[in-house]
Amino acid sequence: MSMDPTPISQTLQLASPSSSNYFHPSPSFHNPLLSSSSPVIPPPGRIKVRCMARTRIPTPHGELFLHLYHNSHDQKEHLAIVIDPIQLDPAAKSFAPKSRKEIRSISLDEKWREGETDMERVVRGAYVGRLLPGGEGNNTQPIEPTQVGQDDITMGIDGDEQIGGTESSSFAEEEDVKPLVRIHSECYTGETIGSMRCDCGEQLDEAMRLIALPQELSKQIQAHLHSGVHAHQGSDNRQDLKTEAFPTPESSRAGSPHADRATVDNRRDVVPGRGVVIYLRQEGRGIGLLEKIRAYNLQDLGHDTVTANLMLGHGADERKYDIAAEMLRDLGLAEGGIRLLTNNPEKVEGLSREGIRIVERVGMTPRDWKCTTQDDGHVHVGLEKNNAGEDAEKEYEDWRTRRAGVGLIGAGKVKGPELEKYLRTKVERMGHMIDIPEGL
Ligand SMILES: Nc1nc2c(ncn2[C@@H]2O[C@H](COP(=O)(O)OP(=O)(O)OP(=O)(O)O)[C@@H](O)[C@H]2O)c(=O)[nH]1
Repeated sequence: MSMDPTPISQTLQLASPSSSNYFHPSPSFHNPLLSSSSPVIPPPGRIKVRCMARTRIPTPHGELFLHLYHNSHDQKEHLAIVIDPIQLDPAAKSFAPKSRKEIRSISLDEKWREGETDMERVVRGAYVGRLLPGGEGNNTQPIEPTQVGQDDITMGIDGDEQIGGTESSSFAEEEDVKPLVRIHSECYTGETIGSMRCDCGEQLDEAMRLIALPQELSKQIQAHLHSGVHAHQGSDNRQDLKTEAFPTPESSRAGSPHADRATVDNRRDVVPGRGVVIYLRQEGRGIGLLEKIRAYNLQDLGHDTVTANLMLGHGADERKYDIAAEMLRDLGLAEGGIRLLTNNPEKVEGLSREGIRIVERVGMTPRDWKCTTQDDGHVHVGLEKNNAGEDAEKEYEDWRTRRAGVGLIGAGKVKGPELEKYLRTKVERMGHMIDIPEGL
């Protein structure tokens, strides 16, 4: 691939969609990505989405791919945060079942126009492998567009990269944990300035952490894998490596007491975590930031979050999940089954209605409800550390509260009376499926 910047920059500028929304071009703007026969305004009916670009982002929870989408319904730039370590880490790939497919955008990878160059494809993120800071010598190749849309996408240039899985039996497809998906709604106040009126920043951080966590295969799958019946299907690599454990993003982060956990544990049948946060730009449960700010002032006059919305002439929740469903479909996650990370029954119903197969709902417990300090001064931590000794609990608590977080200033947990009221209202008035701890 040529790296001479002069001709490349000319081509890239020509091909750049940056001054327009793909589905909503301004009248004076000629989008060179669209051939004259391409429909600019799609026909009414199902919402269309297109991933315009993706890039690798290193985070405290590991590396991920950020995808930016345009859609035919609104002009917002909705995002998909894809955590899929097999795309970036050979060790992760060796621990994952061979049947596992990479989470890739069909619309990003397909051919956009006649004569598009490898450089154009790489710059928008339609490549396999990883780009390394520093330019030349990257072990990255643009993906062959002609292969896209098929079940197994095989990359052509050097002939040995596979995007799709190779196993096709029903067991092979089921021998993996399903991707964990969170549909997250934008919350400027909670995510950017650390508001303790809600737990949105914490939830974004926690969702990314949970998705990146390695997962243990179900007992049923383990039984199959160890019975020998399916020894040829995906498990052989892991069985060769069973005395090691797949390192977690947390374990490789400096300062974590889990730093040596990967070598201490002797876990088997643990596979890399994977999944997606669909980040929807529907701020304030769909009413926008301006209206949410006005609603907060009503809340300061004593009204709860639902009543405040109603007083302003809005619904309690105006969000929709049709665009999210199309983004999941574009990422190949509509039919294979996902685990959905939410307490909100409307998200489960909304996505199911749009044809997304949800095999499990995974609840989200606020950190303040999960990590509570009792009168005796001991930290009682749920889920991850319930078998640990006191010292480990204390160490975990110290680490948890001081670590860098994503999407939440100060990291750790949010707490306070306003948050308690907010969470209680969601449970009592909006039907969110989570138990309020006793004593609150
Ligand atoms: N209108 C309004 N929106 C709020 C308020 N607090 C947070 N939000 C918005 O609510 C959205 C998050 O929705 P939640 O109801 O907290 O949670 P959820 O995403 O439906 O449910 P989970 O999936 O269980 O987390 C974000 O868009 C926030 O900006 C508020 O007091 N009023």
